[in-house]
Amino acid sequence: MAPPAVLSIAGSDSGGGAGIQADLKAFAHAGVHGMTAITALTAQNTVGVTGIHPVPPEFIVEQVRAVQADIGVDAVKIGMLGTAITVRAVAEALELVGDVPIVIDPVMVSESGAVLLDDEARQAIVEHLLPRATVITPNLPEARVLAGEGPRDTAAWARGGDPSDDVADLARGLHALGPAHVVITGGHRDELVDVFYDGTEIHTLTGEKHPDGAAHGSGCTHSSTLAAHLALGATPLDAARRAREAASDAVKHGLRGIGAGAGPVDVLNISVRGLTARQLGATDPKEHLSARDIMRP
Ligand SMILES: Nc1ncnc2c1ncn2[C@@H]1O[C@H](COP(=O)(O)OP(=O)(O)OP(=O)(O)O)[C@@H](O)[C@H]1O
Ligand SMILES: Cc1ncc(COP(=O)(O)O)c(N)n1
Repeated sequence: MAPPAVLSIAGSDSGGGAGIQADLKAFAHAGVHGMTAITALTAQNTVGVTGIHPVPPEFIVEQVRAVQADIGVDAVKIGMLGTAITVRAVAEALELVGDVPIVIDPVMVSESGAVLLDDEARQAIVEHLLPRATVITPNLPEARVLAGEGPRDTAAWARGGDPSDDVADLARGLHALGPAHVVITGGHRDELVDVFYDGTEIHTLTGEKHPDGAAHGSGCTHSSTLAAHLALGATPLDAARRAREAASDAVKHGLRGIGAGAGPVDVLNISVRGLTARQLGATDPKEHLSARDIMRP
């Protein structure tokens, strides 16, 4: 039987850390077939974004039409959008995919600090996309902006300036904008808690906080894994739990040696598979070990 097919509508990161490149890895890790409709090309590495080239709106729709016509779409993840024109094109493209789960990661700023969404686009997301979302996955600063609270001092949040009931209120406020479920991700806080709200109950999804020196792509990995598990039939809460676990593991194995900035997350654990036997302390240094060998007790 064929696995579910999941579509990422997002930007390309030439450095391979975030965007569609991270999404395809997360889809493969979750066991679904990944497809892409690229919204923008970014010239990007771990230290910055040097250029953004938006894809013409009609070509965004054409990419979605092509995959829908032949392969079909079981769930959609939406990432970097950039401009209001792109947001409107994506809203039009969603008409083609029918009634499937839609996960929106409202990407605003890259890990390296580049702005990836303009002000008009922010408003367009609230108007055209949030009401159609099955789950939205903003981080805390993005959640504040979508709720119209304006940016606050992220350093203050990281110091623990946000009591969890404050985040719960924020989740309720975002739910009122139309998405069926809200996950506010916790990567930007000292206490690592993702807050999930389904319109009735708040759930806090906790886990160990790993050093985040290589967390570029954690949000993309999270939202893509969430979309994949919805396509596989999980409930939104279970999919959010699995997404947190996969993103957390990907941060834990983050590729610190790649680039001078925040390294890419590693959801496929290639960092472990790429190590030689000697690096792993095996007796026969010629032997390369697979991840399965390493994990065998
Ligand atoms: N240091 C960490 N340790 C463990 N899990 C983490 C860490 N940082 C982020 N995560 C997890 O990764 C997922 C994405 O969270 P985060 O808040 O980093 O998203 P984001 O800010 O949108 O990511 P990005 O900066 O890639 O856009 C969440 O499930 C979060 O709990
Ligand atoms: C194309 C694209 N999409 C999303 C992100 C956000 O990811 P991060 O915040 O980890 O840089 C990015 N940097 N580039």
